[in-house]
Amino acid sequence: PYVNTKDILEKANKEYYAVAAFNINNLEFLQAIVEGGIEKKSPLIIETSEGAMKYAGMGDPLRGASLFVKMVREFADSLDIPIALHLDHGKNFKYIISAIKAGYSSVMIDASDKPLEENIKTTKDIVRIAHAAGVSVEAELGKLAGIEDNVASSESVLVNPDEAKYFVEETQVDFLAPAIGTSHGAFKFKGEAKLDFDRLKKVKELTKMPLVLHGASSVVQEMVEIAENYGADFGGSKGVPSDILKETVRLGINKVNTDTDLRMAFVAGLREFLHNNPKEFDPRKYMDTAKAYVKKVVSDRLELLGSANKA
Ligand SMILES: O=C(COP(=O)(O)O)NO
Ligand SMILES: [Ca+2]
Ligand code: NA
Ligand SMILES: [Zn+2]
Repeated sequence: PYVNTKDILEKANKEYYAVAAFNINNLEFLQAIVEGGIEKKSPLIIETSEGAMKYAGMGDPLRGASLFVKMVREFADSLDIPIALHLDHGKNFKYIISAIKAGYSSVMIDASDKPLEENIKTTKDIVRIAHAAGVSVEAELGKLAGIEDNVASSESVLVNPDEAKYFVEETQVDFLAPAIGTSHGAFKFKGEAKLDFDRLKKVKELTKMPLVLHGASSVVQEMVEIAENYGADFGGSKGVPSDILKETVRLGINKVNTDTDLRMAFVAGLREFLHNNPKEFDPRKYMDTAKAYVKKVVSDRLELLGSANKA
């Protein structure tokens, strides 16, 4: 069934597991993610960025939002696993309202680059509108390093746990993304991978609410090797190691945003297939390996996060 993200996350919060939120831009990634969810009997959160809405809608975000709602609902309404659709990194009022209007389960208002009081004000505005429409809301505190939402934010500003408690009380958001040292993309750490578990623990104690980890891809070595075998150059790529990811779930992370790992799996499969099948031009064939690798990464992640058999 098509459900509200909050329902999925409240259950995960109670039982201390996490649900992956997988980004999509097209049909093939959605198919692969859904196949993984069916195999693992796991709830799924499908999420799209504002860029994905524009891409799918060929420039028209409302058309893109409505297309994604129709695609996801088509799968969700016909399956036993709960599936939600979430707007990731909402920053542009028009896009956020388009997602709500189109029927998204939840929206993120990302005003984390603004001073606290401004982040609170903006978030409160969105919460008022979204809640009136039965849509749940995610917000972010602190800044991820690396490329965040197309804007290179060089320094990462880690969450202040006391601020987090004040923020959620003031805004009434449904789930919160505390920055604890991750960043988006495939180049997360220069040296050793390290997250601020202490801050995460404090945020959980103070808020007791479902928490979100952004920049949570692991950069799966197996996929890096296949892709590089067939011409990719992912030198220097490094993600969140599985044991560190598991620790964040033990400490209270309940939604784990995963985009990069699926992108790398897809391109690994595509490169491998095209290299080995020079005569093929049927898209149902040449994207087959790509989809199979995405499904594999999805299935492994659902298992790792503890959401398998929680549908
Ligand atoms: O935070 C993410 C995705 O992070 P990754 O690049 O680590 O997949 N989306 O909002
Ligand atoms: Ca942000
Ligand atoms: Na999000
Ligand atoms: Zn993110």
